[in-house]
Amino acid sequence: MAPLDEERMNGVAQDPVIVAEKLDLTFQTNDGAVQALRDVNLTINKGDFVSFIGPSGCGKTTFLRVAAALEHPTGGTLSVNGMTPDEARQQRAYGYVFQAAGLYPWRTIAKNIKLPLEIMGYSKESQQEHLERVLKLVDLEGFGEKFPWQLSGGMQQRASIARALAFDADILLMDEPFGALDEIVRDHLNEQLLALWERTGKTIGFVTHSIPEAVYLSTRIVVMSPRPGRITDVIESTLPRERPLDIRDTPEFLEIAHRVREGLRAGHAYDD
Ligand SMILES: Nc1ncnc2c1ncn2[C@@H]1O[C@H](COP(=O)(O)OP(=O)(O)OP(=O)(O)O)[C@@H](O)[C@H]1O
Repeated sequence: MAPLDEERMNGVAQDPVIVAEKLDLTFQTNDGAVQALRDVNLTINKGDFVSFIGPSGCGKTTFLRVAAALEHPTGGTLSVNGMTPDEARQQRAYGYVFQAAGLYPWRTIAKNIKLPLEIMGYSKESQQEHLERVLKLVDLEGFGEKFPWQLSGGMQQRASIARALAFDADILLMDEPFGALDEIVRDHLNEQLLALWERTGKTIGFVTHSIPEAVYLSTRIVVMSPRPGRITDVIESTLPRERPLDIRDTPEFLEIAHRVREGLRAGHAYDD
């Protein structure tokens, strides 16, 4: 193995992808100012799978939206691949998966996935190539000609992930993509997402309300607390990259889950 690869495997050489420094975002509302993010400092490195967990209103979605240039900070900075979020957006540095699949019901799955490529002016052949590749990645080969309503909720969410992957972005930002799905489907998608992350080496930012989901998926778990929205703990996972679902019964997994729960409590996240 080349020394550089070895360093990477050992986590020594790290390539920052998303860097937030003293990030603030205050919304002005009719009821006064809302501090959605206060003094957020975080570095997400290449190939990291970082989950954001915390109760409603702690700024998880706002953080992803700032990274995707859908909101702009009122203080501090956030960079994506060394660029401003607006520049990164223009260069299609990331794909974004929303809470609801958000597929157009009048377009087939294939046409939904091709839409961003059409807009970006990809040739017809190139669109088809990308389509076939991403359908395979999310295990939806053969479903391209179906309409969204012909697919289960889990399959629709996979199609929406395929759309976000279509233009080969190295970064995937996912806002509670599996929140509305039942637990069995969710388990299955968690496994598939992890396999996809392994295969593609993408950098993933993932919002969730679920402690087991965060622990199962992540290399790092960012615990947040509301009013003002801030980071209260960042937990490095000690789990191996290879994670069968039953890893959730191991003492190591339960120990990390316990630490996340403690972090949420310490931030007065849940009143229990
Ligand atoms: N466009 C906006 N205008 C005003 N306030 C906003 C806006 N977007 C978010 N907020 C407020 O900012 C705070 C953080 O919201 P955000 O959606 O980031 O939280 P969250 O942790 O993702 O919550 P949830 O788990 O419910 O999705 C909340 O108090 C929310 O009401």
